[in-house]
Amino acid sequence: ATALPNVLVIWPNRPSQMAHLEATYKLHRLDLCSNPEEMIETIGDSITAVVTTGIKGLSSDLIKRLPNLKIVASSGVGYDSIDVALCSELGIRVTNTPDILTDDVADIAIALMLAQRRGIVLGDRWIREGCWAQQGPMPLTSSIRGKRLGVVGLGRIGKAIAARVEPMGVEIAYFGRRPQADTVYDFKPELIDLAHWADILVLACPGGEATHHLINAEVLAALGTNGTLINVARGSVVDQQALIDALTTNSIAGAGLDVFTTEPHDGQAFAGLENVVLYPHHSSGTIETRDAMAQLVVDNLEAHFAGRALLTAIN
Ligand SMILES: O=C(O)C(=O)[C@@H](O)[C@H](O)[C@H](O)CO
Repeated sequence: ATALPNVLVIWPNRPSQMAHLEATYKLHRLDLCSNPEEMIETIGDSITAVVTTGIKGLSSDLIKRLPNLKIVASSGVGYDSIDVALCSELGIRVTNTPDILTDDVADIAIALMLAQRRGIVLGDRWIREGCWAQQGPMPLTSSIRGKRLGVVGLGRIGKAIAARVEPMGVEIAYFGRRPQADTVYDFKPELIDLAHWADILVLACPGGEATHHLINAEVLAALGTNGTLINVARGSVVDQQALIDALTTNSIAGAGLDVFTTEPHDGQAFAGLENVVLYPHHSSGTIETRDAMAQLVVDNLEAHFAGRALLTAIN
């Protein structure tokens, strides 16, 4: 019998897909082993495929220690944590899981926007802590209707967010690398102009060098004291200390965050702030979507080993 391909698992897939992978390949679980160094030393040469996620990624160092690697199948749409340039150089294919998580991520962007601007978390606490009985109604919040939403990165997720707020009577404009032909929304070539114009600035752009600290103190100042920042992109897109300063000094009204600079610890940095709603990088975290993402990882691996075209290749 031909030997099963050796697959390195950096982070496991969903249970039923893992069962399929275990039955189909020789899995090496880096996530379960006590001495990763030793494991890579021992089996690195035999590895032809890697299973990982958009969060765990695959470092350049590790890629260099897998000389026979041919494919990296990642669960996630973002791939800023994978050195795709090095993979392309070495002829290693990389796949991600676009589209299937778009709706869930867009839903969380809307949920964070509503939670922050309509005081959902405060309202919940207002009742639990007896404030309603003791102090009466909670403070008034601000309507979404008639506000302006600035989208940074009008890709699949950015468009899904815009489509959700349009029926809420919100005006939409966007910033990105270039204006897009297939949209009616106004393109703002300068991010600072979009921040000035917007009441709500939502980040839906990729992570990585090109967008590192795109949102800095200047952009936050332009967003202003009535402005809200929503981040469902990557923590790296925001200068986090500048954001903490802006929230602490109320130079912006608030924020809704699903992603942080260093996860999972950085969320704590916001714990003492009332004007921010926090979510633990879980916008695609539904059973339906994670199962679909896991299945696409399985399908891409299967296509690779069968010599068929990959379903969702990045390179
Ligand atoms: O898709 C992305 O880019 C994400 O950030 C998330 O969906 C993670 O990949 C997912 O959380 C990994 O399990």
